[in-house]
Amino acid sequence: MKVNEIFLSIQGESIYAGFPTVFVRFSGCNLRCSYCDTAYAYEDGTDMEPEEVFEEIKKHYYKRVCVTGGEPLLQGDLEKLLVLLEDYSVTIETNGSMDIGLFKLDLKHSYVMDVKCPSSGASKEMNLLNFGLLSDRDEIKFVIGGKEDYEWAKAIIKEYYRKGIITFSPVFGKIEYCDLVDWMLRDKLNARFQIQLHKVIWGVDKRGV
Ligand SMILES: C[S@@+](CC[C@H](N)C(=O)[O-])C[C@H]1O[C@@H](n2cnc3c(N)ncnc32)[C@H](O)[C@@H]1O
Ligand SMILES: Nc1nc2[nH]cc(C(=O)O)c2c(=O)[nH]1
Ligand code: SF4
Ligand SMILES: [Mg+2]
Repeated sequence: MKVNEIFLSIQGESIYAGFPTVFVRFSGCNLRCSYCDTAYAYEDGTDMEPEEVFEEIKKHYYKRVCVTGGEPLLQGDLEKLLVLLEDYSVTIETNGSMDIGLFKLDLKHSYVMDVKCPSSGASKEMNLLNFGLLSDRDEIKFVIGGKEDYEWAKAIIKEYYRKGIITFSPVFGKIEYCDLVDWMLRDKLNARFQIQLHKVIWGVDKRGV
């Protein structure tokens, strides 16, 4: 597995925002989203065995893990790591272009699956069959850069949504948060609004948080 960084922080996204969490960030991504805040993980990383990653995770007290990247589903040995993490609550941040049906997740593990909107430049890469594979505990995230993205996301939900928690998150700093909230309430969406908590706490450029 190619690992970019492993660190302890608080979860800044998802329904677990605020909980202390160990992050495993893998290297390499098949997409190049216009707004990506993690371009430093496209190439740089260290080769590690799943057992070695597990040893690093165990150095931290907490039993919540967020597997991210880059794109974690590109890592061939991810399933081995998830088996080692059977006693942990694990969220897997994935970009929506991969087949999430490749392996069955333990009940304590869940996906946070992006559906990339037009302003990302990657919306045509989405594997929309994934909507049929998500469970109630998974999350579907639309990162919104403007009104066009928002309207596109609503249309996708109308056509493909079956299960899971829907979240709308602004591209950080790109749109007025109150505008997105207004649109969501006006349209009576049953969806969460979130901002990236770690950027509020530590700023946009700090790594390892
Ligand atoms: C860096 S990605 C890694 C996981 C996977 N590649 C993906 O895109 O879901 C983790 C999350 O950060 C989000 N993200 C990246 N850059 C962002 C930005 N500038 N503003 C808001 N969210 C951002 C992505 O949309 C994704 O939900
Ligand atoms: N604190 C913190 N929370 C996060 N949740 C998802 C992250 C990610 O980059 O996938 C992330 C991150 O980079 N930092
Ligand atoms: S899929 Fe995730 S890691 Fe890859 S470019 Fe997009 S936001 Fe960045
Ligand atoms: Mg991040």
